[in-house]
Amino acid sequence: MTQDVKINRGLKGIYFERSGVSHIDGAKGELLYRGYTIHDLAEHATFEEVCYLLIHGDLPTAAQLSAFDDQLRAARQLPLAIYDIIRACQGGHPMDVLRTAVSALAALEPDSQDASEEGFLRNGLRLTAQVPMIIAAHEAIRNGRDPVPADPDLSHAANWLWMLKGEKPSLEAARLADVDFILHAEHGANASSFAARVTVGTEANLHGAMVTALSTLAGPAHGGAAEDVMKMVAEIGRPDNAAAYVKAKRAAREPVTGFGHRVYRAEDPRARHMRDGVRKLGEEMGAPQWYEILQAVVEAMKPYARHGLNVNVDFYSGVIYQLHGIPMDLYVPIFAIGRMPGWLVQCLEQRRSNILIRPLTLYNGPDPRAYVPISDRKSAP
Ligand SMILES: CC(=O)SCCNC(=O)CCNC(=O)[C@H](O)C(C)(C)COP(=O)(O)OP(=O)(O)OC[C@H]1O[C@@H](n2cnc3c(N)ncnc32)[C@H](O)[C@@H]1OP(=O)(O)O
Ligand SMILES: O=C([O-])CC(=O)C(=O)O
Repeated sequence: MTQDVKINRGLKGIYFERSGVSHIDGAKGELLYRGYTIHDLAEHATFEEVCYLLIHGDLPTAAQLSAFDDQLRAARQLPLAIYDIIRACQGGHPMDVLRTAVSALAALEPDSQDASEEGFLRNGLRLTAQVPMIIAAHEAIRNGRDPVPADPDLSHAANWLWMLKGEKPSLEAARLADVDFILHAEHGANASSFAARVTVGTEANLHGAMVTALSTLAGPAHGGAAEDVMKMVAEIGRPDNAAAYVKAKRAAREPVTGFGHRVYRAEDPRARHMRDGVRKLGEEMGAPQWYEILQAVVEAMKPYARHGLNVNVDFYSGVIYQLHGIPMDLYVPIFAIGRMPGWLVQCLEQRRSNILIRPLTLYNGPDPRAYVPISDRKSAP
């Protein structure tokens, strides 16, 4: 029954749609959001500006940004039942708790079923404000503290750190979180955005698509890599152990986490900003060893760079979070905070020219055969 057709496993190199949001040049290692290079945005923009850019297509004027920011700050509210749900599953991985809370919000928000363009926008912005609240509330509750109420005077990034730690962040810490969110905000048809598009393709609501996206982001081959990099760095322990670690991984044909990418063959352009952050922060905090271990791993992986194996965005981010004293299991949820506008805009694009996403699998099972009554069946050899 098999036919001679080409199978594109993992949809490698397949264009399935057009998109006006981000452009990735994997060979050159370039990333543009709506035509702006990621480097300019990381150096000059704020996360709120980038959200506006991604969602509305152009950078905002001061008045547009102010109105958008007001909307985002006003949305920093959670139904009380969400805190009960977080309490009930406080021992779970923060990504599971986040996904469960977002799913519960679908049942608690009166307009979650509104799958119109306006409904997607309203629910998407609200969720962008709520996701950091859920993560911070869970972190407080599992440590026996009361959740810290959102501060409407703070930016998105500063308010996240405030809710997480219960103390006002320094300007530098808030800016580092802001840049982290900008770098993670959008990345074309990555696995979680693609999964969200599949959900929207069935005309499901936005909360459902976000639950799909969160589930997909959590895996170690995608957003979970930052957590694994930190575990790897801890296991390596000292820069001079890095070469032996890499050699053993390569010999076992296991991936060195934080390296490799489906699209980039050159270095992931986002990594540069994280690398600078780790180096500076490590020096400032008198903990340069983490950066040194990471660079020793990069050195040991150099022979493979010519095969297109370079660091990705997650290689450096874990150590930044570690230096900020953030628990490892919050690294993926932090990625999700940054990715919210990317998921939203991918869902909006999908919705605007919607089509059911339904590829084919080529059957390679048994040939047609007769049904055997249970009394006549023999166990398989
Ligand atoms: C935000 C993000 O999602 S970025 C990605 C985060 N994930 C990670 O860092 C996890 C580690 N990386 C990986 O597992 C992979 O590179 C992925 C899943 C990201 C991409 O995988 P794919 O596009 O399917 O590449 P694929 O697995 O086919 O790799 C191609 C070759 O490079 C090798 N390779 C890929 N990644 C790595 C790695 N991290 N370490 C060592 N070798 C690797 C593969 O073994 C394969 O070699 P082969 O052709 O000799 O068999
Ligand atoms: O694009 C991808 O495949 C993964 C990635 O880097 C991201 O989602 O940021």
